Order: sequence, then structure tokens, then C-alpha cells
Amino acid sequence: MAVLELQNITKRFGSAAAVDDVSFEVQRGEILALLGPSGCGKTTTLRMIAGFEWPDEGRIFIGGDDMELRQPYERNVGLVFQDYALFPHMSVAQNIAFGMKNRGVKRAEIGRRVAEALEQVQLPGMESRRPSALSGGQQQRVALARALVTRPDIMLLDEPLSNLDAKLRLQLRREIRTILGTFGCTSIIVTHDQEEAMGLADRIVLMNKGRIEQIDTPHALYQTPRTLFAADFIGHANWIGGMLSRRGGEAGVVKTALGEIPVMSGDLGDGPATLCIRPERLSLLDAAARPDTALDAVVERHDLTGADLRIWSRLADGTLVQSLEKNVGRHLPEPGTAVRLGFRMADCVVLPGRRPQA
Ligand SMILES: Nc1ncnc2c1ncn2[C@@H]1O[C@H](COP(=O)(O)OP(=O)(O)OP(=O)(O)O)[C@@H](O)[C@H]1O
Repeated sequence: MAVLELQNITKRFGSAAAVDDVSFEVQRGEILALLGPSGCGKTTTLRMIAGFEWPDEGRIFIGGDDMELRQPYERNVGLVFQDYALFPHMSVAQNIAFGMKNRGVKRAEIGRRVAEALEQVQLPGMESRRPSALSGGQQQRVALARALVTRPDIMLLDEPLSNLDAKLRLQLRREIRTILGTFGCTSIIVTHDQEEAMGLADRIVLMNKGRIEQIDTPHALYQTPRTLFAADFIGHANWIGGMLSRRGGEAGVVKTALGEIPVMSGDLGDGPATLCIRPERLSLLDAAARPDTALDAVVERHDLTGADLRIWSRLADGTLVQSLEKNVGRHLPEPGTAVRLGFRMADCVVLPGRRPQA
């Protein structure tokens, strides 16, 4: 059974819908990320689950119970915010114990759970420190422990890593995943950072302008985006616009300024379409290569990122495309060299509509 279910939730501020007909479920033990650009409605969605905002339409169920008349303190949720929100005058142990005291947990049990949580968030021996004597990463682990020890039905984390520097973010991201996994806690994490969502979540709810664009595993969202927005928001992509004509079954062809490109059209109908090809799926051809499709291009520049080489080339219609090659000492064509870039039909996604020129 789903631990959390949102059914057709809409929330308006004035006449504008911040969240527009949003529905999803979260299964027990699952980590779900709410991902999307600033202002897309992630935090409003989280606040409605916590009970700090009330939906104008739709229903929220936690553990099968309708939350319509439940105040925040009557919902068994754990909260972690980006600014930690620890009590500065309390020790680490007192901070962690706080929620349990309010819920009437017995004293001996509180002591046991605090010690256990400190082990699990890797802060043993720090129980009597004040938050001001901890690093940002340590403070966030205390905040996690404080929420987890109350054994919530669901943990809600709002941009939990955004106050930390890049290296610490990566380290704590892994730790949070391990800690949430250890507790087996059903969790929702709000983030605008796609790498964070991909690294932390079992599934991602991708939002745009208050609506859900796609709900999928990180892998599926990257490999098979279903909209131009999803393909654009997650990772890098090359785009070729044209008109799709179906040829029976899944086979189709997109007529472009570069010629006809054979594609797998899925269930798309005839009309404007855009091909999305990830840079690692577009490769500089050597003589033996037999791709489904090859495009003429002229190399413009290379960017070395260490293990990878990003090669920027211009297609005959003026489109700039990027391809990614492993930096394995292979001789690469100099800028100005005419090349062929190949890809397989199965590696390119056909999306409905045309992408506005960037
Ligand atoms: N209390 C409020 N009153 C009026 N408008 C609001 C209020 N809270 C949010 N909004 C608006 O609702 C929309 C969604 O906001 P929300 O904070 O949910 O987005 P978000 O995806 O979490 O963005 P961010 O990543 O910037 O926090 C925005 O247009 C925002 O300005």
C-alpha cells in the first residue's frame, strides 16, 4: 500500500495555480524527489503534505488516512529544512530528544534512541555539543536524526543540502541515502538540483509550472524523457527539429533540413517533432562504424573535462551539437575538420513539438 497518496491536488495563490492537479503515490521505504525549476510548486506541494498549506482541491492520504482535517502536529511526518532549524540553546542530544518528548516517548527509550541515532548519523560522542560548535554537514545530520527518531510515517526534506559547499553536498548526499535506507524511511526530498535528485531518489517527480511533466526512475527520466521540458531539464541534449511521418508499426521518419532521419516513433502521430540525442550517444565515426544515421558536420572546438572530451561540431543546417568521447588518447580532428557523426535509432528519442531556439 502507498504510504502517501496525493489525488488531484490544486493550490492557488490569488488566481495563479502554484500546484495544478498533481497526483502521485509514494510506496513504503521509497525515496521520492520533487524536482523542477524555481517556482514550479515543489515547496508548496511539500508544505501541503506537512499540513502548513491547505489544498484548494484534491485530497492527501497518509497511511490510508485522509489528512483533510488534520493539523500539522496530528500528522506523523518528520521535517528537515535547508537551514537545519536546530535549537541553538540545546545540546545535540536535547535537540534529537525534543520531538520524542513531545510525543510522550518514555525517558529510557529516548536515551536509547538518541544514542542509536547518533551512531547512525555518525556523530557519536557529540551529544553534549551545542549546534554552533558543529559544521554545517554535522548540523544537518543532527536535524536528520531529530526527525528520524520520532519514527515518522514519512520524512519531508526541503533542499536539505543547499547550504553546504559542493564537496560536502556530495558526501552528505551519499550519507543521507544510506541513513534513510538504514531507517527504511519513506521520504520526499525537494530539490532543484537534478544531480541531487538522480543520486538520492528511487523515483523523481519532475514538475514544471505547477504540473507534473513526468514521474519515473532517474534512469528512465534520462533515457526516455517524454517531453521536451524533461529532456532539456535533465542532462545535456542535442536537438534536431523536423516533421514526423509514420511508416507503419513503430517505424517513422523525421524530415529535417539535414534530410530524412529514420526513427522509432513510438505512439506519436504525424506532425512537428524534435529528435533528442544525448552527447554520449553521438559519436565521431571511424571507417568501420555502421550507424543507423550519420550526419555531416565540421568540428568547432574540444573541451577536455578530464576523463571525457566534449566535441562541439556544426551541422550543415547551422545547428551546434556536442558529442562526448572518452579521453583514451585517440587522435581527434582539429577544429575546421569535416567529420561524420553517427547515432543509432534506438539511442535517439522523438518528442512531440518543436523546441524554441535557445
Ligand atoms: N504564500 C504565498 N503567497 C503567494 N504566492 C506564493 C506563496 N507561496 C508560493 N507562492 C508562489 O507559488 C509558486 C510556487 O512556489 P514554490 O515555493 O512552491 O516553488 P518551488 O518550486 O518550491 O520554488 P523554489 O525552488 O524557488 O523554492 C511561485 O510562483 C511562488 O511565487
